[in-house]
Amino acid sequence: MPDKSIVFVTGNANKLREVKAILSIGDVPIDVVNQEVDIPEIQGSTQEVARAKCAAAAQAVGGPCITEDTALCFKALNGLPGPYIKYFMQDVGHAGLNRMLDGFTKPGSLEGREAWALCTFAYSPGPGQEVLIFEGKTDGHVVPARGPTTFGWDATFQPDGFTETYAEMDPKVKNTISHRYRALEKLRVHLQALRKE
Ligand SMILES: O=P(O)(O)OP(=O)(O)OP(=O)(O)OC[C@H]1O[C@@H](n2cnc3c(O)ncnc32)[C@H](O)[C@@H]1O
Ligand SMILES: [Mg+2]
Repeated sequence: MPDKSIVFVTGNANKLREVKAILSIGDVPIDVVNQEVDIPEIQGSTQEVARAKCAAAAQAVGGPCITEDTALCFKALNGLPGPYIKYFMQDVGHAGLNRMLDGFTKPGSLEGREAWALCTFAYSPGPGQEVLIFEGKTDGHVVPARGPTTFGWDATFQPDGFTETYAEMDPKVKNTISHRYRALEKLRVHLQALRKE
């Protein structure tokens, strides 16, 4: 790779902010250049959705790029809504997500509300080339919303080991334990190895 920047194809400004912050830290910082391209998202497993999106993004930008897909998976629902969380958030919101789990739990209890946030980064070296996948997962619980409601379902996800939701915690803390951070650490290793080639 000729320089230290990578094209990130996303229309989500919150994702972009976090990815830039996470990749700017470390021994070899990586610059992120955004291209906002509307890429259709297929149905399927998180990996299938991620691969198809990145392959289409590489065609659209005509070169190497990364894309990212975030799923929120409920244990009681065997992993759903998963990659479809965006549409559930849009249509039922924080309160609706909580209500979906009320039948699995006792009032005030976290048991039955287990969930995991799954981040899937996909890297394409260019149009028509094999897409590589890098996953990161953070376990937690779905709780009644607390904190700012600026980013997706942040206010309704409390990661294990914390009493705060993602939305309540300092963004710097979220960026050291998040699903996105964990996936990016794997992607970072790959991008750095490419640069040594
Ligand atoms: O252009 P792309 O990258 O696809 O951006 P998007 O907003 O469509 O994102 P996804 O398809 O991956 O859908 C993921 C949904 O989860 C939300 N989301 C993603 N990361 C999150 C995080 O760290 N905390 C809370 N919500 C998040 C996001 O706002 C979407 O509603
Ligand atoms: Mg999307």
